[in-house]
Amino acid sequence: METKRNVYLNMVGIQQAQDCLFEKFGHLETGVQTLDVVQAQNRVLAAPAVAVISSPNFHAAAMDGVAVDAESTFGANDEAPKSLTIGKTAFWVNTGQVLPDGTNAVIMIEHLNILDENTIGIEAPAFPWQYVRKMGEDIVATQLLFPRDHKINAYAMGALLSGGVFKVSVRKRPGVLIIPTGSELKRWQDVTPETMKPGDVVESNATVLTALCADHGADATVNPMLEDDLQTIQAAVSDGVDQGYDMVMILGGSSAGSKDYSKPVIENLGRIYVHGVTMMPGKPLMFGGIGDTPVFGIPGYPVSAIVAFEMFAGPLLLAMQHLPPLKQEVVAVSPVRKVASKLGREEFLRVKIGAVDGRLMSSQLPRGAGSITTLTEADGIIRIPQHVEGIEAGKKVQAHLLRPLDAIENTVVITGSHDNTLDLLSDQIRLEHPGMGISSSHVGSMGGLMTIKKRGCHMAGCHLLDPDDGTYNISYIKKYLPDVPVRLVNLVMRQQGLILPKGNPDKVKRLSDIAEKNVTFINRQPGSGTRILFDFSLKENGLSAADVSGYENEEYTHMSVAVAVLSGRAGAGLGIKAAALALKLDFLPVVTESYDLVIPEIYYHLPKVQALICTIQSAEFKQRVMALGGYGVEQTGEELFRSV
Ligand SMILES: Nc1nc2c(c(=O)[nH]1)N[C@H]1C(S)=C(S)[C@@H](COP(=O)(O)OP(=O)(O)OC[C@H]3O[C@@H](n4cnc5c(N)ncnc54)[C@H](O)[C@@H]3O)O[C@H]1N2
Ligand code: MOO
Repeated sequence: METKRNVYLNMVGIQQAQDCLFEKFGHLETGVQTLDVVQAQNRVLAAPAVAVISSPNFHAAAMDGVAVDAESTFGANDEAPKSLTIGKTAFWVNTGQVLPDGTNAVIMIEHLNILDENTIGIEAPAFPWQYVRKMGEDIVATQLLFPRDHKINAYAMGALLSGGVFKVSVRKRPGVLIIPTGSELKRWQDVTPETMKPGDVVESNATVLTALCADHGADATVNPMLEDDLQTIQAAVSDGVDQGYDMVMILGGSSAGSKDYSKPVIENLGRIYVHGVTMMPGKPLMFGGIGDTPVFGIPGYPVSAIVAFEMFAGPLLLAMQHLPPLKQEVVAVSPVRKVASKLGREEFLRVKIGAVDGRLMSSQLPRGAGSITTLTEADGIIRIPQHVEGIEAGKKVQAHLLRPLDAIENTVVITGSHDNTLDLLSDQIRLEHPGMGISSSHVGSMGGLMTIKKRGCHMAGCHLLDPDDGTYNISYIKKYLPDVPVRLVNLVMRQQGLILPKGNPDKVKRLSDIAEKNVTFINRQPGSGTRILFDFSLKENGLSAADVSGYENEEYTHMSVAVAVLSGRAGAGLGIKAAALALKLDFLPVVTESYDLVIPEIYYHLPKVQALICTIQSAEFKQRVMALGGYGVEQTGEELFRSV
């Protein structure tokens, strides 16, 4: 029987929820175990580590040469050299060897005149203890090597072994039980792309959270996936608590759906402390306690699950082992465009960051919590406080970096129209110029030109048709970028046409058939070159927007237009042939157009931009483009126009 629908508890702020979590569970700490030092990387010392031997444990030669009593060398100079007798006043030593009794200095072999087998000459005195590593110079037995709570890194392992500490007492890694729930979930081992049915979802959160647990020093065990059933989930949670896991996480079922059981499970076995946090994503996060065990209800959407973990479960796992919080580099960035945000929720906005013109510029990625690529594509996260309604373009705000700054600085930022060859370019540039990368965001051709004007990108991908003379891009550059000297470099020629369902069921033969046969159309956003082309083509055919059903439905990329056709949401869309081919759809060519890069002169000579142009001009890139189908590379990499 299904339960009554859940009603959220009062939502609380992030800080309040964190305070509550630590008030209830902040006292928990994992037990102590003894480990060989060699096994103890990243562990936290539970007791101070004290050296039991000195290092070196004897006076050691620091150089290859002879060991001497320094006093016996005093007075030597180049006019009155001294000679020493091997075995009596001088003793051959190699670096690291014990200094023979009665000696206290080493003379380097380079400074010796070897007179015969038993005699050497020196032209300078040795100072006492020169080139000697004295006993205890590095570590003295009884010295404190590290206090408790020190995290053992690679260097520390070296110091411990050198100080004779071979075993250490460390905090145990917390054990976490992860219970994925949801009748729609499939194990990756059990599906293939062919066997996936609508409604099936590949389980991924357990893997992500297991890896995040490892990053936080914890060992996760993944319970077999459970159906949405109160009794089954409750039994698994109860068993986990009985088995002594330090933390239990129920994945999914945290919100208000009729099959969301995390809350009743925790309530039946213990107490809920928080359900609902004013953050986005991750809002329906909950946690409670069963006995002394913290139990989390982690929201099912992948990004929500990650945010919930990183804000709550992760910090608690670190604290249990006395590990310090993980630090992320924070930089000041300026959004290229105004960012809107909802009052009353702290938003974790995923952004791409580009180093353009000496500033770090951010452009926001889609906000969907179900979209893991909003995190994998992101260079950083801007946290927008709950009392802030949005961020003005150009205003400086803080972003937490997800990628090293130098990688961001080596990235060419391309904004504008979308084309599949940009993905290819992104891969090819890595091959030809390791360390370089491109980051492309899709705001349409006009959006690209406007971003150039605002100095928000290094180049813009454009395919803007001038209906008056059939040229591409040049008249728009003259009109919209009159004060910005730019170069126009061709990336590809490409076929644009109608993307149609496989087999062309509506028998569309020409563009006007869309209106005549009342085929539902999927459009592109205003300002995109494809939208301009479509409007132009309609006019050429004596048609208007009102004649096209679905004209108002918009997508942002060629691939999403193709997906709309594939899924049956639309019967036709205008887009590039490569997108139709990629999804095995039919394609009716309309025009061949020039897809070009508009590159401001001030960036053209940057090494990273030059690296990109070299890559575009390479034979391998052109071959890969041709293999996609629907493209021409006759002018690829050529400068078509310069407004200098
Ligand atoms: N009426 C309301 N509905 C929802 C609300 C709300 O306030 N009122 N909140 C939304 C928010 S915000 C979130 S976040 C989600 C959280 O949902 P649940 O925790 O209940 O998770 P599910 O419904 O089970 O799944 C959501 C989504 O994620 C997929 N999923 C779940 N587990 C996994 C997994 N282990 N690996 C991969 N993907 C997983 C699942 O298939 C669903 O697509 O609720 C909103 N609803
Ligand atoms: O928190 Mo839901 O957290 O917006 O996806």
